[in-house]
Amino acid sequence: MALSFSAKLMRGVSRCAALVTPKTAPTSCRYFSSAENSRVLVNLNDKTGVATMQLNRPPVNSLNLEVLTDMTIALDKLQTEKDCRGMILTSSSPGIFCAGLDIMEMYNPQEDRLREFWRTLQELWKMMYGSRLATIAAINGHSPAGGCLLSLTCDYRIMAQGKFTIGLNETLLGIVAPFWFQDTMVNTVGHRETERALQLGLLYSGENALKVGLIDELVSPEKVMETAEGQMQMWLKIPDFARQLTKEQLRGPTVQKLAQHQEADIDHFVNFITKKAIQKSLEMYLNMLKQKKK
Ligand SMILES: CCCCCCCCCCC/C=C/C(=O)SCCNC(=O)CCNC(=O)[C@H](O)C(C)(C)COP(=O)(O)OP(=O)(O)OC[C@H]1O[C@@H](n2cnc3c(N)ncnc32)[C@H](O)[C@@H]1OP(=O)(O)O
Repeated sequence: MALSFSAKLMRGVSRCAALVTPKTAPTSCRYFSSAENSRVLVNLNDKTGVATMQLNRPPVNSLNLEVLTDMTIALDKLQTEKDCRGMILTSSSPGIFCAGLDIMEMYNPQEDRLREFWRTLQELWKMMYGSRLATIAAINGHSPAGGCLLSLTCDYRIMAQGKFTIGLNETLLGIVAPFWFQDTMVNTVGHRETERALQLGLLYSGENALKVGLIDELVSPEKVMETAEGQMQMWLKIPDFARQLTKEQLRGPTVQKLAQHQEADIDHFVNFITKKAIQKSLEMYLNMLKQKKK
């Protein structure tokens, strides 16, 4: 019998439930996952109640089924820690926050895995967007497509200055950002800017992202984490209950919309991605990424 998503989550939680506390760790800092080969590195500072989640899938932190699953499990675990109040999402590879979804999950896919991949992304998005935690994205590098989406699920975005770009560029790959990607963008930058950005597949520079409100702050790369930590202190001055209810009122309807159409959205995704023309577009885009190096 197929396991429900929450059953799979519980199985995953029990598999990685042991908290690892390396001898060298400060006593206030608990590591949920610190092994260098973990795809997601998570630690919780018991003094501040702030967790840090680092994407750790070099070279570009592209999101495959395993990374999405690990993130979901880690977030679920943090949210059940009653003393955890905030989370900073960042990357262990300065220069790349996240290259978005792993295109290899969508190219020549096996249908069962493709369905599971999309469902896991949906679940992660719902958890992140509706999280009881105050969440801040410390965007320390490029953040296209799914990377931009991840940062948009946070309550506040701080990006590193430099040549990095951010945006929902799906149309450049010949694919379409689904309604819940679009909703998240509309809720952040407004309808008109979303129309322009998504149709053109705009990748914004940090300066332009700041102008349209896609990010909240642009700071030098070495200041990204300390700015995130400083900002988090402000968010945590607000009583949790009041902040969480306010967030729920503002974001709940958007989360509910996906929850109500989740199965249909998976069917749409699978039908769309497995079309010959879409597979051709993905192949061309992958070749373009490889050619770029030569
Ligand atoms: C009716 C409507 C129905 C709607 C149905 C739904 C439709 C589908 C919706 C799907 C939504 C998709 C969301 C996505 O996130 S798609 C992914 C988009 N991502 C990108 O476009 C980013 C691509 N990558 C880059 O631009 C650069 O890699 C980057 C700027 C991030 C870093 O550049 P850098 O020069 O540092 O690194 P390289 O380009 O050399 O990359 C290193 C290797 O990594 C591979 N790579 C990069 N990105 C990806 C990726 N996203 N997935 C898989 N692999 C990736 C790259 O090819 C290099 O590989 P090799 O070393 O083997 O050459």
